[in-house]
Amino acid sequence: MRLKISRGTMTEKLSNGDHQTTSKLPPTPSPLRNSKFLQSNMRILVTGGAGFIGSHLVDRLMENEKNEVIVVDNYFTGSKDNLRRWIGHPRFELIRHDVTEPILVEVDQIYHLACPASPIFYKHNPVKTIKTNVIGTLNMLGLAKRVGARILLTSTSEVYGDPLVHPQPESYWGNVNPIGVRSCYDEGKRVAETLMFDYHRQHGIEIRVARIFNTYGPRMNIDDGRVVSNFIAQALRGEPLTVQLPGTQTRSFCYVSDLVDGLIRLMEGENTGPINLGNPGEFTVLELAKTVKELINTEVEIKMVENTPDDPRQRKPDITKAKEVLGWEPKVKLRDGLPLMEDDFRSRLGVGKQK
Ligand SMILES: NC(=O)c1ccc[n+]([C@@H]2O[C@H](COP(=O)([O-])OP(=O)(O)OC[C@H]3O[C@@H](n4cnc5c(N)ncnc54)[C@H](O)[C@@H]3O)[C@@H](O)[C@H]2O)c1
Ligand SMILES: O=C(O)[C@H]1O[C@H](OP(=O)(O)OP(=O)(O)OC[C@H]2O[C@@H](n3ccc(=O)[nH]c3=O)[C@H](O)[C@@H]2O)[C@H](O)[C@@H](O)[C@@H]1O
Repeated sequence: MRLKISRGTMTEKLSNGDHQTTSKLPPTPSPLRNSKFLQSNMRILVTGGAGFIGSHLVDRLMENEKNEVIVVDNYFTGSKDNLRRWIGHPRFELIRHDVTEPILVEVDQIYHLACPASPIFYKHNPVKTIKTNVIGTLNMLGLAKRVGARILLTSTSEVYGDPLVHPQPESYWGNVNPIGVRSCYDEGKRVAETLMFDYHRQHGIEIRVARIFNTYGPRMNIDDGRVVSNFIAQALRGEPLTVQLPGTQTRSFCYVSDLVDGLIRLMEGENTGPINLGNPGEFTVLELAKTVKELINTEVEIKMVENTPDDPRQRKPDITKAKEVLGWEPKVKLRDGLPLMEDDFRSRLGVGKQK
């Protein structure tokens, strides 16, 4: 009868009741081999990891001591500053690289975030935005195929365009202008989603697709141009809050820690997606301006200004699927998240709180 197997030996009970130890199993691997091949360490690539969402994701991944994290970023809208606390850490690597060029790194998972996200940045060089979405995603899928990694794409609620269905479930195909000034981003992300599913069907790649709705929080670029960062920076500088006409357009704002939790659950779960990740609390842009004014600076005026073409008139995620499949729903309400972002903006702008 076999009693115990340990460290390459096997102990058997003989018929006379004695125990006999034999060494039939292979010897114990050297400590080096043990750490290289037998531990359940996960090597994770985060493209766009120096950006707003990416750097918060890196923080969460690095908290798990079994993870090694590699960030690839070209610093177009991101900054090394966002990753300051990890630079020099033995489980962390930072590589300046543009995802429109191929790269080979041995990894188990890829979070593919690299892409400018604010309209002012993605419209700045639209051809580059398309290349980043299409060639960048092709390169990351090629890498996933070669090294057998699971890959997650951060797609966007912008794939629903100016939606005619409200709130938006994942089954809605969207209402996107293919030749407008936002198309480099919207259509770019739609092609990126198509590539993900074609690689999955054709090559069996393990994919995950998140459709993220307007996310805000600390570390957003102060001059990022997106509405929450603009209003908070304007309120702290004592400048008018610029509400783009008509002001009745709606958005649903998700705090970044909730979003990162959803991304990790999606990556670790079994469902390919697409899955909406966002906070269903819906506000008009004018309501957002009034809330920022009330919470941060009651003295500032609200100024109506011109809008840009194709601005979606309403947006709110249907998160039924995320609740069912990931057991996920956001916890931070807008009124609780804005003050957390205010503290970060105050310290970066050097504006103290008035007593
Ligand atoms: N924040 C949101 O509300 C939101 C909503 C929907 C989807 N997303 C998606 O989430 C991802 C991250 O968005 P974010 O808000 O953190 O934006 P961000 O601009 O702060 O981060 C994007 C990062 O990608 C890097 N990058 C851009 N082009 C690159 C390239 N060619 N090669 C390598 N790196 C490149 C930038 O330097 C930056 O660090 C994007 O894919 C975006 O489309 C964000
Ligand atoms: O969540 C998403 O899927 C997408 O949201 C954003 O797109 P958008 O909603 O247009 O983001 P903002 O630029 O923050 O604009 C939101 C609304 O606020 C308005 N706005 C913006 C800035 C401003 O100063 N004032 C203002 O009223 C805009 O007209 C728009 O109606 C970005 O495109 C992406 O970050 C992201 O993929």
